[in-house]
Amino acid sequence: MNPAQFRLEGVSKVFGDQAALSEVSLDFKFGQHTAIIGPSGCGKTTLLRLLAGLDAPTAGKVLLDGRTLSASGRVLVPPHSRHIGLVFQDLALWPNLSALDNVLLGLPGLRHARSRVRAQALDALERCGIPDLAHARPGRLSGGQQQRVAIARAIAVRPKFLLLDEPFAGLDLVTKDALFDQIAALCRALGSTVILVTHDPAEVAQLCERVVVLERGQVVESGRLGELLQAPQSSLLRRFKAHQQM
Ligand SMILES: Nc1ncnc2c1ncn2[C@@H]1O[C@H](COP(=O)(O)OP(=O)(O)OP(=O)(O)O)[C@@H](O)[C@H]1O
Repeated sequence: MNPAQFRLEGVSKVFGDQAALSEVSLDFKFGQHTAIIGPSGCGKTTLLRLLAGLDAPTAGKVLLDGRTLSASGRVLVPPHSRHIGLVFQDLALWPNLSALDNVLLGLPGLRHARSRVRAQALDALERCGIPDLAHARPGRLSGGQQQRVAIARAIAVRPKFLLLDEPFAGLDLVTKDALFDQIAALCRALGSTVILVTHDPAEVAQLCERVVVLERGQVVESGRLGELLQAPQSSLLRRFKAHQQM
């Protein structure tokens, strides 16, 4: 067994009569940034929520390093015990707390000395390039700065896996590029591995070595983007390839 590896084994997730994921089996290896792409409603966010432990699979198992985290309807290991950091499109920052306090919320403070936890949070803000905004509330920050606070909160725990769900939707291209570069540098420095959800194959090449394409809750292809584009199976990659050739 490889060290630090997320695994989905025959995972299905059903909401009412809607199958969001159907018998998905996938590995996410430590050290290999992976993007999950696919059309709207294909199950990308559902997959990330199952990895995070925010939801349990209806059937199948989620494992980390061979340990069962969730199985058939039950979350056995909660999100804060999974060595993950999370940044979702809805950044979920608390508007009435400062940037620093938002980052502190992501740290398991009770297990450490207060000053050490604070230093860790300040270090995360510094690494994200916003140490001077520690005492600002989210409402006074730009979209890009809020994104940096959310990233600081996610990396403050020095996660093995950083789970990103369309974290830069709505930002201009320049800010988006800068944030992708910053995440790549942070992951190198902290030894974290990204699992990125996006609609956009163009974002994959910026950060990820591997791509998994979902359609209607199933994996239709996975591998390196450049290799998949040589003979794309999914309509998304076929359209992307045609667009690139225009
Ligand atoms: N909590 C829920 N209750 C009911 N149905 C849900 C729930 N979450 C997801 N679904 C359904 O599951 C399917 C997959 O949703 P999911 O959000 O995972 O797709 P997605 O690929 O992330 O979409 P998008 O790119 O638009 O964010 C959709 O049909 C969605 O309506």
